[in-house]
Amino acid sequence: MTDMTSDLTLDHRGGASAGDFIELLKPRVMSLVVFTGLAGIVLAPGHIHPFLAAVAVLCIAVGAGASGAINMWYDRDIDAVMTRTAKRPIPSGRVEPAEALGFGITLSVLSVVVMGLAVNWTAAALLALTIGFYVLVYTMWLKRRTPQNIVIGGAAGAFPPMIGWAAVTGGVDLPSILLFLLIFLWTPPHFWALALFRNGDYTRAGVPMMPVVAGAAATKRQMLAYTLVLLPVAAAPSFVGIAGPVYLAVSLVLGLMFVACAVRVLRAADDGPAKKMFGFSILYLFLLFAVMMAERLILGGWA
Ligand code: HEM
Ligand SMILES: CC(C)=CCC/C(C)=C/CC/C(C)=C/COP(=O)(O)OP(=O)(O)O
Repeated sequence: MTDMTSDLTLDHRGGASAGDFIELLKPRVMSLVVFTGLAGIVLAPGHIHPFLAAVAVLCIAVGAGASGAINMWYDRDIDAVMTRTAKRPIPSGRVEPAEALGFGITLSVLSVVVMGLAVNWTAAALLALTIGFYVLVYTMWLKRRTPQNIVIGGAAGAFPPMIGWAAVTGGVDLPSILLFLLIFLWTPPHFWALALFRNGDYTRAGVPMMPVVAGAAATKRQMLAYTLVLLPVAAAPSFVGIAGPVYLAVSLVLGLMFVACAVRVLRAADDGPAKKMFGFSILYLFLLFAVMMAERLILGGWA
């Protein structure tokens, strides 16, 4: 009996840790998602109590992480065969699938309800829509069916600034739609850069990502097209009252660098430029939102 108890204790120690549950929340990806949500709060006109702003950011973080956990529950079969994801908590057996699903659903509901009760129900509805879009539309419906999966499903990742904006204003306005559009157009070059050098993973898992279905050359041409369309859209915040001249200059310089990345990827025969472009895509989006917020906070409103 004593032996059994100690065995159970050992089993438990070898099982799920708090770190495994944190890993289910995809913290690295979601940190930038939350940052864009914070930007929505900072850029929106009007006032929100700093405590409520913090609650709104926390709800976006918890909701984003929760949807990541449900995604890991649903994708556990393909995650197990992809090198990049095989060591995740579910495929490696550290977390039971049902535990991850329960964890994800509980935190999703909690984040939406707290957002609604403490902040407002427009922000809560947008948060629920975002979670639903990532889990139902992207993960369950499109990801395994069409190479346009991340174009359409990518809308999920573009909603957070609108959620932040709605937390302050209670509504949806043109500037917040523009921030949505910026991330929406950024997502294909961001993700396809990774998909190009992880093509083996997606092919093995049978996921119809663009490079798997259309080939590398066609994917690279589309990436270039998206970076070119992104250039004026990323500059537009300076013309709708949420950013100023510093942001305009920065967005044009970074945008041209993003286009240059895409051109290098188009011409390359190896994976090097695609890896660089993936890294730059993250820096690009972080800097755009950081400069937008900094200019707003330091120099004041534009509207
Ligand atoms: C449907 C849209 C998107 C797809 C399919 C996608 C896909 C991916 C994938 C597969 C990775 C590698 C993750 C890993 O190795 O664990 C990644 C990394 C990353 N993504 Fe995205 N992404 C999307 C949207 C976004 C959005 C909207 C943001 C932020 C606003 C974002 C920020 C990041 C960051 C920061 C990383 C790097 C994480 C790290 O350093 O490990 N992604 N993305
Ligand atoms: C507020 C809120 C709910 C935000 C959600 C934001 C969101 C939808 C982010 C999507 C980014 C993401 C982790 C994509 C990964 O694709 P994948 O799942 O195919 O990648 P994987 O292969 O790494 O699992």
